[in-house]
Amino acid sequence: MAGPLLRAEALCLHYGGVRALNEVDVEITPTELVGVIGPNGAGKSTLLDAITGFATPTSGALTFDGQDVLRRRPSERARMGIARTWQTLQLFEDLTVSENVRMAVPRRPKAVGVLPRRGGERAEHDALARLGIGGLADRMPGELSHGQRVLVGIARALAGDPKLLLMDEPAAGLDGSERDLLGEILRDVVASGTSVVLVDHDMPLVLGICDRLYVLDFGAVIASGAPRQVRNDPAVVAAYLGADDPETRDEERLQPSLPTEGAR
Ligand SMILES: Nc1ncnc2c1ncn2[C@@H]1O[C@H](COP(=O)(O)OP(=O)(O)OP(=O)(O)O)[C@@H](O)[C@H]1O
Repeated sequence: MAGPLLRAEALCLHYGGVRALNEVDVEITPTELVGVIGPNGAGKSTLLDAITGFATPTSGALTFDGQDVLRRRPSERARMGIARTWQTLQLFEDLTVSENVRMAVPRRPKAVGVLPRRGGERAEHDALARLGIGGLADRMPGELSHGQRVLVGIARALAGDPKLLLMDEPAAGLDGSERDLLGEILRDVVASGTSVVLVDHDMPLVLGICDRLYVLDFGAVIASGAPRQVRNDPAVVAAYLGADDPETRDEERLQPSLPTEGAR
């Protein structure tokens, strides 16, 4: 495919008087892992919402796979190949892990609300196997650890074989080894042909695995480029990362928003 997989141009989105997105330009090329970072309230989740169609930009342009998708419904965008994981893991608690994943396999509009009978099983099996959690297929979400639930959420998003996977804070609440596993999984996902946009406050993860970064502050892109370049950008240091000197570094800004137990 010539050109970017996704292109957002001058995207603006207002919530009342709040400019959640302000003239945002973003490009994602095929098979690229792109991080989006910035302080709390910078507009990161809103950018994902605008791309998936869960929030409607006030102005701007959005193309995916060469097509204008700005006014398309979220379900249409999902069928075109845009998938998303959520900040709060929304699994169906009364369905098994495999049923949760099967629910996410795109189906024709007529079948909405009905578990697909054909095609879904293979896709759900592949998605669970890909993440090394095939053994959890018959378990209920309530029996899983937080780290396992994160993996089920990713399997669900991958079940439809998306071209673009948008992830909202998948590392929140993971321990070090779970975070390392997540990083390996995301690199594998990209290597197998899916582009990933990763929103997260976990800087070791984001700086370690992303090909490129966008930094948002007050709804605007204040920097973009390779992780090393962005890490040393004075505007980014001032707005988000803090100085390297531990005496002056603001730890709260480095890890500002791990959710509390009750929020997961
Ligand atoms: N549904 C909404 N209604 C009104 N204001 C909203 C809504 N969603 C987000 N906002 C506001 O838009 C701005 C951007 O919020 P957003 O959640 O996109 O930030 P974020 O960078 O994802 O933050 P965090 O890192 O805390 O998740 C914030 O000022 C937020 O309060």
